[in-house]
Amino acid sequence: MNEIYMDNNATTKVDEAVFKEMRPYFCEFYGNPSSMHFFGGQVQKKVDEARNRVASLLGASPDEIVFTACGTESDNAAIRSALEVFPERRHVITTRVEHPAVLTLCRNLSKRGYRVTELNVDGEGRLDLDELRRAVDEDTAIVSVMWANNETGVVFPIEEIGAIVKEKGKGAFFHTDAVQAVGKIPLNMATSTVDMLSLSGHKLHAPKGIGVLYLRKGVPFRPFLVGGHQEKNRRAGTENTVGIIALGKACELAARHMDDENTRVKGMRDRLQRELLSLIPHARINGGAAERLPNTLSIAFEYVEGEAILMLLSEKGICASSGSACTSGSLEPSHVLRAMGVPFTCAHGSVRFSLSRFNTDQDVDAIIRELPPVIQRLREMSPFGREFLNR
Ligand SMILES: Cc1ncc(COP(=O)(O)O)c(C=O)c1O
Repeated sequence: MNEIYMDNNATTKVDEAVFKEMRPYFCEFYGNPSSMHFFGGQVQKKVDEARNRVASLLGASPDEIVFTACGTESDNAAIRSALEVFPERRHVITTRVEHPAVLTLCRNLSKRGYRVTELNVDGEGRLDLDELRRAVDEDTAIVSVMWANNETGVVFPIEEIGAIVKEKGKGAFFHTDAVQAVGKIPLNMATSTVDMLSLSGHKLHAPKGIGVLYLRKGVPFRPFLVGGHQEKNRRAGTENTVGIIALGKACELAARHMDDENTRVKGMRDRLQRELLSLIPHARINGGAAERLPNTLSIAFEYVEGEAILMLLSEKGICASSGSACTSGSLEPSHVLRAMGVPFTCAHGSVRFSLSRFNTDQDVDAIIRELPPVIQRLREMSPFGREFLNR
């Protein structure tokens, strides 16, 4: 079965050009970049090139790039560092819709006596900047707000948020989890208010297991992993050279293709959205009125179960994901949709399609063809759905 992969916010295909770039560094050029000999030196050169490529995509300087193992590590490193730099400050600000990489850490911190403010969002997933303005105080060590949401694609006004942190925060750090934003929308650290930023290779066609923490020059930092002197003492551990080289290439490709590819991807996403809304009654877009990533469509179908939709789509070779997480046998709607106040009957029937440059118009056609009968069938099977259809 030929798969139609529309789950790119979960992970992406490694681009063939990326794989080609990393491949020789497994068996041929496998030296350790820290070695004195030529064999390590040639890998070091390639790692330097990758660092330049990542920096260039972000509008950063190569010295500001710290390679990590994943987005989760970068998020943890940023927040933990801020708390060590400011041991007297006990307040952390984040949002209710963060990825667990940030939210779980913040909730653990609140159990350890930190004051954690989780900012609310409105029904479209947008932040209330006045709430942020009221929350930031001299006790705030760090504000961590994602650039774009993984479930809905809603993009937050990062520079406006950063300006508030800088104005009211008395030196508080500003971190953004940009795992879903990098490669999809242009970012420029040269003119940004961001102090620290996380990204993850596997969301932009590099392999899993490589991430970056962007660390603005001059921002004090306490490393999460200590040991050797790698990454200028900011992240110990022998470098994942193949991952770094791959990420460098992925960033170069993203920089080169961002404009044209994202216009094409957005065109496909918008057509999918338009057609599904016109073909399926009682469907709504989660975050539809907010600014969104060009590739993400989170759509709710009333009176159906998201997991059931996904299973039936999967039988037809279509890979998407739901907004629900299964907890202890009960299907809880996702924390993001709950924070947005999406009604229970919609939150349960939410499906996320996330596209990439590898999707085609035929993929979109297939979903437009297959999904409406799936929803119809599930509504007919469900007692709530039947009642609703008979209304
Ligand atoms: C917004 C966001 N932050 C962090 C992560 C975690 O990244 P990683 O899988 O590289 O740890 C993800 C991955 O889904 C994400 O979407």
